Amino acid sequence: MDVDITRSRVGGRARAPPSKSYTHRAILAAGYSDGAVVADPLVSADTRATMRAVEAFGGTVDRTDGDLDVTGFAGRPGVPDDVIDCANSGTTTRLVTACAALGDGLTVLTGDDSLRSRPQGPLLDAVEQLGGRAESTRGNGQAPLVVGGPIAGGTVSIPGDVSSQYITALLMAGAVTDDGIDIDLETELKSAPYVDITLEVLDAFGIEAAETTTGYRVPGGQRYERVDPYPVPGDFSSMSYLLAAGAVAGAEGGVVVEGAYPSAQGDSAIVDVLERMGADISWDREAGEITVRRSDLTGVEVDVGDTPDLLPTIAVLGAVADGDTRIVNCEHVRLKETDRVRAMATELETLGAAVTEEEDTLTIHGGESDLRGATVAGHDDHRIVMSLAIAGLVAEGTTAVAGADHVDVSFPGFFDVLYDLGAELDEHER
Ligand SMILES: O=C(O)C1=C[C@@H](OP(=O)(O)O)[C@@H](O)[C@H](O)C1
Ligand SMILES: C=C(OP(=O)(O)O)C(=O)O
Repeated sequence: MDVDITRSRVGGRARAPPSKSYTHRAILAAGYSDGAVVADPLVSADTRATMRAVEAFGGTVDRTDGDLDVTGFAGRPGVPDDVIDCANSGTTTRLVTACAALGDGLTVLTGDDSLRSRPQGPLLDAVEQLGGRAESTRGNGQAPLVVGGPIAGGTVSIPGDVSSQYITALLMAGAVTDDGIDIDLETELKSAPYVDITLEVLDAFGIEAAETTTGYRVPGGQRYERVDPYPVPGDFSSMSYLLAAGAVAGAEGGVVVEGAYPSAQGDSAIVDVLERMGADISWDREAGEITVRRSDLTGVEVDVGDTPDLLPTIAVLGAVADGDTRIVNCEHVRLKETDRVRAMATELETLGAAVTEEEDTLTIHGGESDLRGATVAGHDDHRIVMSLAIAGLVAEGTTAVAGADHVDVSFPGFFDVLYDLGAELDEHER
């Protein structure tokens, strides 16, 4: 499926989908428990992969009245009957790898082309340090993976600058080991707020875990409690596209995004980024509403060390803003569904923006008048597709984005929401 977006204004109210990160963790935490109800979950391609994994380990996941009723495997994952297909989801792959290391047998994990190109080596190494078996079938640190245990816990040393999901995975699994897991970080931790989300979810399920002077520690011998219901907050990464749409193409009255309650999500930093760029934006935290109106934006410097998923959105904002937008500390953003630094540089150039790409910095030399509609590649990556769609709202003429169906990974219905806000768009088969 492709989508054609014609320059248009957007306005009105929209609700962002529930958080992907919280949903993954809540489903798996429910799996680690006897059972739990995940209320208002994100049901998307990625979270369905985590549901499949919980079922593969012996749990069940039923959708009732929009909630997920999960029966868990009570800390003892069974040996799956079949390979676990993690599809496009890095979070599923990492979180399930550590869970598989608790099993008394082997689990095989694989996924799509993109997933099978992403780095798993440091997590496999961590599982081996704990006495488990963890192999990449091709010996290149990428899926397909073969993982088994049972591990009893211990101390691991792991880099923090590849993926915070390794830390999340070890904390979630470590709670039900005999000895717990001490994680020593070999480098500074990137994407750190995602570990804060993990600690928040673990706490809600009655699991103790904490930051230490050298990393993180989770004591062993714990039991995940039954939580009913566990409510999932709105997703700020998904909101970033709606907020950006309001800032660059808002009609009179602007765009109001609902479901924006404060949580541990680092990506709520998008509000601050827009403010610094000069957007007319206000966040009513009590009401959970963010209102943004179209304004002239100015380039700023943004460090995305904590917020990698905001890079595509900020890159588009930078292309519309006057002056340079420097996105720094972004090397780890190259390790996502695609190399998002390269992908955004390439596609924004196709739309007429001037861009300088360095290993850990992306500079966009902005100016709205530069953007002209063109056919751009979505790189089979939901965030590239959604951010380019926002660029299409301001580019002269029509912008064709390939691979529009990939939004199902994190924001099913994204184009319906954009259309309802007034965007002129047409989804069609290639
Ligand atoms: O734990 C999570 O829910 C996530 C962590 C981040 O990945 P890294 O920790 O690999 O940077 C983020 O990019 C991803 O979309 C979701
Ligand atoms: C990188 C992402 O997710 P994951 O790592 O779970 O594939 C994302 O949603 O942008």
